[in-house]
Amino acid sequence: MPITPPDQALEATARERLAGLATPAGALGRVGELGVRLSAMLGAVPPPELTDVRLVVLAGDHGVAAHGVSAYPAAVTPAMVRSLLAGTAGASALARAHGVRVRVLDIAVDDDLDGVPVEVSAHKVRRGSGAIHLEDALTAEEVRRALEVGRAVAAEEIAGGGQVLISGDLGIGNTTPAAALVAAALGLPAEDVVGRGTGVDDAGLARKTEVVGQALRRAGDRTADPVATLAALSSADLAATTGFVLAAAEAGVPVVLDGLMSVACALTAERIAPGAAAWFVAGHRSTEPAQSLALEKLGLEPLLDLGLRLGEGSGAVAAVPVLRSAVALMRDVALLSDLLPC
Ligand SMILES: O=C(O)c1ccc[n+]([C@@H]2O[C@H](COP(=O)([O-])O)[C@@H](O)[C@H]2O)c1
Ligand SMILES: Cc1cc2nc[nH]c2cc1C
Repeated sequence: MPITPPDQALEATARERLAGLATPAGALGRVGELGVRLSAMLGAVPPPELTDVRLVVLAGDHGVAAHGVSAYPAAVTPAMVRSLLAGTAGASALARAHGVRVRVLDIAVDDDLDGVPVEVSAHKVRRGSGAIHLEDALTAEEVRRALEVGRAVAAEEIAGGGQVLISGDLGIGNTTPAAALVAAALGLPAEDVVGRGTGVDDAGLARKTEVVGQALRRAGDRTADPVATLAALSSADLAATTGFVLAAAEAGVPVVLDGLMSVACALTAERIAPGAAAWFVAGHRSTEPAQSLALEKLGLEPLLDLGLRLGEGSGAVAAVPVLRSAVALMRDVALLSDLLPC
C-alpha cells in the first residue's frame, strides 16, 4: 500500500502556531519541531494529548547465537519474555513510569514457554531463525507470514485506540542479523556496522564481524531486494517488526523507533515502501554503530542520546515524555500576540 505523507497543510498551520507562541523565535528548538511534526501526524493543531501510547515487544531467537556473537546465552530470551510479562524488565519499569501499555509477543522464541498465557505465542512463526552466515534466516513463505503477523498486530493496536506505537525487540543474538540488514541496505562492509551488542569482547567482536561478512557474501545480490534480504539475513521477529512499522506508516500512525533492531526494520520498511520514514520518530541513539548509520539514511535525528543499549523498546519509551512535552507546548502556551497590547 502506498504511503500517504503527514498532512502538509496542517504542518504549515502548526509551524505558524509554533512561531506565534509566547517564546522567543526558535527557543523550543527540536521540541518545537517535534510539536509541528506530531500535529501533522496526529491530524490536529494543536495535537491531542498522548493518552494511549503502546509498546509491542516482538521476541525471537537467532541461529547465530550459538556461534559466539553474544555475551549472553540464548536461555536469556525466554527468561526475559517472562520478566516482561511480569512487569520486571527495564522497559516494563520505564513504561509504567511513563504510562505506556506493554504487549509482549513470542514470534520465534526457541522455547515452548510453558505456563505463559497462550496469546503470547498466538502469532509464533517458528522456533528460532536460521544462522544467517550458514543458511537463510527464513523461507520466502515465512517472510510473508512474519510480515503479515507484524501488520496484523499493528492493526490491532491501532483499532484498539493506540495513538502512537513503539516496536520493541528481545532476543539474544539479534544485533547480528540487524547489523547485516543495515549493511545490506546501505551497501556497507561488516566492519562498518558491527557493534558489541550485549557487550562482547574483542574476540567476540571479530567473530561477529566475520559472521556478518560471511552472511553478506552468502546473500549476494539478493540484498538489492528488501524482501529477499529479510529471507537471507533477518529473522521471523525482525521481519514481523518490519511489517509492524510498515503497517503503522500505511495507516498514518506515528511510530517511535528504539535501538538497532527497531531502526534496522524501519530502514527495511522504507526500502519496501518509500516515504514510510515520514511516520517515524527516532526515540534515542543506541551505542550500536549500525543504528546511527540507519538513522542518518532515514534522515532522523534521535531525541535522546543516553548511551542506552538495552532494547525492549526502552529508549523509545524513555523518549515518550519528550513527545508529551512537545504536545503540551503546542497546546498550552499562549500566543505572544494575545499577551502584548496592540
Ligand atoms: O537496542 C539496541 O540497540 C540494543 C543494543 C544491544 C543489545 N540489545 C539487546 O540485547 C540483545 C541482543 O544483543 P546480542 O549481543 O545478544 O546480539 C537483544 O535482546 C537486544 O534487545 C539492544
Ligand atoms: C539480561 C538481559 C536483558 C535484555 N533485554 C533485552 N536484551 C537483553 C539481554 C540481556 C542479557
